[in-house]
Amino acid sequence: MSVLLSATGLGKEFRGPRRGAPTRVLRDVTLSVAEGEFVAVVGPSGSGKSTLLACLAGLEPATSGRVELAGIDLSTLGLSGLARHRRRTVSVIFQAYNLLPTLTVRENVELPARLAHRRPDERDVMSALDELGLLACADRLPSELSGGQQQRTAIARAIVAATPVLLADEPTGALDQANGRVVLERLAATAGARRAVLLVTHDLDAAARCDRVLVLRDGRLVNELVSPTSRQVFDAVAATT
Ligand SMILES: Nc1ncnc2c1ncn2[C@@H]1O[C@H](COP(=O)(O)OP(=O)(O)OP(=O)(O)O)[C@@H](O)[C@H]1O
Repeated sequence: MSVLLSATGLGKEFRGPRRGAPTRVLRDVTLSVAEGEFVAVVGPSGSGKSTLLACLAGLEPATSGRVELAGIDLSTLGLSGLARHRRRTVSVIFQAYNLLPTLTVRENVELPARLAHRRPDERDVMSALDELGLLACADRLPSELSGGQQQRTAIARAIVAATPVLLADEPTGALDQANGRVVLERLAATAGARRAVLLVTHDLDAAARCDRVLVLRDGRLVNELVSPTSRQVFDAVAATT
């Protein structure tokens, strides 16, 4: 199966506003996600999960090493080339949802297709809204939604965008158990449709639904579990603290 997303020796440092040592957040991270795979990244708070996701999405440049998205080394692209490549290849479900406040739920979900100059597929849009329990709020603005509804709108948008790679930061964070289950099933189905799905999560049951779980500690990948149980994920995370 073809690899859709990879990092090789990825390092990331942030420079503070003043002089002094930079903060090293990621160290020598090497991973790959093939089409059809559903992969989780877990680890303690501050271990670098969101930063890893931002580097994999091309939103943060790597300080060292390489990220390849759909076969292209992101460091070889200029700003506009990177924006174009990202639009075609990756959708991100952000922790903060990043919905456009002046667009309705339906318009937010249709936005990636419109930005790519495609007509949104109405059947896909409606079926995603239906499955995620959003039909009744399709014409509402994000400010008129609960946190969980906003999160599900962001998930519907990423699913409908149908890019080869989908990255999700805590996609079940604001959801109750039933909605969380629906979202995980939808993400698993998305991977099943030969896309690559990588999620960052503190939800160990969600991680246990994935094909593989990568464990991050202090910016390094320290463990990899294949089809683990929730207990195995719990033990692997506990071993990092
Ligand atoms: N833009 C930035 N500038 C400086 N430091 C940053 C920046 N972004 C993240 N960091 C630092 O990098 C470290 C890792 O942060 P990150 O958000 O990636 O961790 P995380 O594992 O996702 O945490 P959580 O589970 O709490 O969301 C933290 O110490 C954080 O303060």
